Parts: sequence; C-alpha cells; structure tokens
Amino acid sequence: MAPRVLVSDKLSETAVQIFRDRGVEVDFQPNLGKDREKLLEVIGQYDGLAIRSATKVTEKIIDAATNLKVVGRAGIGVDNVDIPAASKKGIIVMNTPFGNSITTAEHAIAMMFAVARQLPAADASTQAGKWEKSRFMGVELTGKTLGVIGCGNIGAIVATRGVGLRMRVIAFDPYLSHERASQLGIEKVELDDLYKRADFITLHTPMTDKTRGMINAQSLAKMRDGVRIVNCARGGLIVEADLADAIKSGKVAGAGIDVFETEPAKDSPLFGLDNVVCTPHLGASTTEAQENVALQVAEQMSDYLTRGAVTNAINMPSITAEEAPILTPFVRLAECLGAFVGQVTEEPIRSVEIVYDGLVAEMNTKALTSATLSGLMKSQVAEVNMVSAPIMARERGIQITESTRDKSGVFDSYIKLTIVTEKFTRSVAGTVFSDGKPRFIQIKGINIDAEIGEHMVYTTNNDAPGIIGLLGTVFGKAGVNIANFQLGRNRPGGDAIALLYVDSAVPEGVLDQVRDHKEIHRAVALRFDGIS
Ligand SMILES: NC(=O)C1=CN([C@@H]2O[C@H](COP(=O)(O)OP(=O)(O)OC[C@H]3O[C@@H](n4cnc5c(N)ncnc54)[C@H](O)[C@@H]3O)[C@@H](O)[C@H]2O)C=CC1
Ligand SMILES: O=C(O)C(=O)COP(=O)(O)O
Repeated sequence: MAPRVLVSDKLSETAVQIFRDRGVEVDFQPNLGKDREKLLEVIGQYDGLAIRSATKVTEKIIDAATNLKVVGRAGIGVDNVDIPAASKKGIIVMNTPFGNSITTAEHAIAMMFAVARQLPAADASTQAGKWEKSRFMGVELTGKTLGVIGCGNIGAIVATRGVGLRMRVIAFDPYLSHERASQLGIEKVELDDLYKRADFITLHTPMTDKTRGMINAQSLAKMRDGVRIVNCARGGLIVEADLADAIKSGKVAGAGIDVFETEPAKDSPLFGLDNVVCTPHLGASTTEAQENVALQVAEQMSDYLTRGAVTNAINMPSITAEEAPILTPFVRLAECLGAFVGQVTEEPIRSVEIVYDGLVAEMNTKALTSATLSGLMKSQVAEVNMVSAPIMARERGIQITESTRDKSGVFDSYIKLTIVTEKFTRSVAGTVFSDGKPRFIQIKGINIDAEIGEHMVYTTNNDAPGIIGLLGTVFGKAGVNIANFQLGRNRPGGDAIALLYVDSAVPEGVLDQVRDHKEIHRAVALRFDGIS
C-alpha cells in the first residue's frame, strides 16, 4: 500500500505533485493544522505529516499518530514539534535547513532599513495626505555597527549583506570560529561586548532554553542608547513587555519584529508603539523560498517513506538513497545482533561495544549503531526503532562505544557486538553473505555459521554425545520442524552452543524438556521479526 502523507500547513502545491510522482498518497489540507481537535482525529491514518510553523505537533498529537513515521518541516525551526516525544516513538523529524535562509536574511535586512527610515509610518502618513517630511528623520546604515546574535546559516548571510552595506559587523555565537568570522569579514565578540557596541542588533539563534528570553530588561540595559533591534528568528527570544518598556523610555529607538511570543499574535505590548515595524512571521514567505522548501521536504519525506533514505533529520543519522539498499542488509544484521543479545540477557546492560570490521567500517556506522541498539532494546520495549533506540539506551545509562578497523579475518565485513553487565561480558558477531542474508558467525567466541530465521532456539551445553538427538526428538514430538541446525564448541568436550532455525515458535513447555537434560545449561527461544 502506498504511504500516506498529510500536508496540514500552507505549503506550495509543488509538494503535492512531488509526493504523487514518487508514489506517495497525499492529502493537501493547508488549514487543518490550526484545528487541533481535527488533527488529533485524523492523524492516525498517516505515515507522514508535512508542516510549516502553524501546525503544533504536540505530545498529544504524537500519541494519536499510530502510523506516523516522519514529520517533515518545510522550513527551519522545529520548535513547534515535540522532538523528544517524536523520537521516543521512533518518528523521524526532518527540516529543510537552507531552503529559506536567503529569504529570511533579506527580510531581516528589509526590517533594518524599515526601522532606520521608519518606512511603514512614513508610508501611512503620506498616503493619508499628510506630507510630514520633517517628522521622519532617519539614520544611515553605512558606518554603523551591526551586532549579529547567532551566526549560523541565516546570521552569516545577514552579516555579509551588512558588510556589503558598509556596516561594521560584529557577531556573538559560541560556535563561531575566528577563522569563519574572518572569512565572513566580521569580528567575533562576546555577548556583553556586542550589547555595548552595536547600533543595530539582529537575532538569528534557534529557540533553546539558553536563548529563550535573552533580550530582557537586564540585557537591554547593557545596550547602547538608541539601539535598534530586529528579530526574524523566534518570538520567545525577546521578552516583549521589557522591549516595549525600553522603547517607551527611548532606550531603544526602534524594532523590527517578525516573530512573536504567541502566534498568531493578535495582541502584543509592542503593537502601536512609535517606530516598531511588525510583520506576521513573513521571514520565509517568498515565492522562491516556499518553492524550495516545499520541493525539498516532499523529496526528503518521499525518499524516506519509499526508499529508507534519511536526509536532514534532527533525530537520526542521514542515509542517502544510494546507500540505503547497500546498508539495508547490514541494518538487518545489526538489528539481529542486538536482538540476539537482548533476548539472551536478563540483567541490566552497562555498556555496549560495537566493532565494524572490513568493508562495513566504511559504511554509515552511525546508522548501524542505531540499528544495533534498536535490536537490543526490542526485547525490553515493544515500540522502538533506529530513531528512539539511542535515546532509550542513554536513558538507561548504557555506555556506547563504536570502533572501526581494517579487515582482520576471513570475512570482507563483519560486525561484533559485545555487551557488559554487572556479572558478565557477552559477544556475538555476524556478517552478510553475498545473498544479502545476515548470518551469525561467532557467539561467545565460538565460531558458527548460522542463517537467521524468524524463530530460533539457542542452547548452551557441555560438548557431549546425544545433544543433537535430544533436540531432534523433543522438537519432533512437539511438531516443531527444524529448518537449520548449527553447532559450535570451543574444544572437544568443552563449552558448546547450538542454534536452531525452526519453522514455528517453540512453546516454553517444550524448552523445559530440553532444559531438563543434564548436559544443557540454557535453552532460549529467540525471535527475529521480519527477517524471513
Ligand atoms: N522568521 C522566519 O520566518 C524564519 C525564522 N527562522 C529562524 O531563524 C533562526 C536561525 O536559523 P538558521 O540560521 O537557519 O539556524 P542555524 O542553526 O544555521 O544557526 C543558528 C546559530 O545560532 C547559534 N546559537 C545557538 N545558541 C546560541 C546562543 N545561545 N547564543 C548565540 N548563538 C547561538 C548556533 O551556533 C548557530 O550558529 C531559527 O530560530 C529559525 O527558526 C528561520 C527561517 C525563517
Ligand atoms: O523556517 C522557519 O523556521 C520559519 O520560521 C518559517 O516559518 P513558516 O514556514 O513561514 O511558518
């Protein structure tokens, strides 16, 4: 069945055609996102949800989204999506990190001019027939200091445009290197220095716990008298009431505000103040940017839903469409290795070590580690996948290490998973054969060559005569057909293991008969869903 996507915000209709062309069914309901009750009612039907900023993807929506696999944000900010809730449920959240950056940077520059020359007020007055030439005295940008807070994709474009306008540009961004700053022709400064020096301040950070409310009475007090502030990032970065007070007192000479604490903003302490220019979150609203982001999000979501490719996900490593088919058998192997260990380990796991040997070491090991963890956690948590597993593992305090090395054995590629609990260390290794099927090649250091099936039985026993006969007889009597039987031992008469691939689930009562035998230490029924 074709995957189904709901477009619940005003995306360019370009997206609809792309979804259809790529075999994805699409419901284009650009106003539905604003109706939370309706969204809650219908979301269960969809594999994908394409949004802008109006749809709020809350935990409640995510709980109701029983089929949802991907949320695609046609734009940059994902603060309207509960990412932890989505990740826990295994839902990928992706955005389009560059599609609207030029457009938004241009809006910030437009705001700066609008505030410097009071364009909206001058326009209104002129059109009202007042001709108030002496009322609208502006300031020049040339030679002024522009302080950019947050110098990422958008901030950097604004900075270079500022340089082009012959402004002195200074930037505060903890992740901005001095090299990058000098490449951009700007100066990297500390925040208090920026506040002290800037004639214009423009905000371009994401909304985080650190940035929320960063422009408040205290920070405003540190700024130059007559500073002008532009915010085309997120409303919550500014405490609107504090900014309104600073404008009323004359400390701040003007502000260009595109984004608000509450949106849609029907009311704000900033409304009606002299030289405050407001726009209704228009930063990304140009034909070009909307085409870019709609096209990109539809391509990314379709690629994920139909081919398993992951691009620009906030909560999952990227997998390209080209590597997805090559990676898939190794993802299955990694899941099986994790699932094996998860099912035979009954106590808390303290650490996980994954070694990628040979060709697989050159693949996307981040994704493979997520797959291993997903297999591992599945025995404890029913709903887990590559997105949620790393988070769950971290929540459980499991330490994860990953290493790669050149081919060290007979196999072109293999993955070895070792886990440590309070009492023991356990390892399993596997490879993918040329038929694309995963195999276990080593368990507990004992070599084996076991095809993996949906239902399996694992035993550990003393290497003694009669084990094959015992298993054959007990399973035969119970009507359980053995498809494949693999044995291994560390030395004659030493520790031995058996892995049986059986055609149906083995009831516990049947396994008890195996466990009763004096040479058997353990017998565990294993399940590898979706493998055969
Ligand atoms: N008004 C609108 O319609 C639009 C608004 N946006 C918003 O613009 C903002 C910036 O977007 P991008 O440049 O694409 O993001 P980005 O991730 O490329 O850049 C953000 C920068 O902020 C920096 N940063 C993080 N915490 C910081 C802190 N505490 N202080 C200073 N810098 C900090 C980061 O190091 C990064 O360099 C986002 O909030 C985004 O949601 C984006 C597009 C349209
Ligand atoms: O991309 C972003 O972060 C934006 O804020 C753009 O929002 P919008 O898609 O115009 O609702």
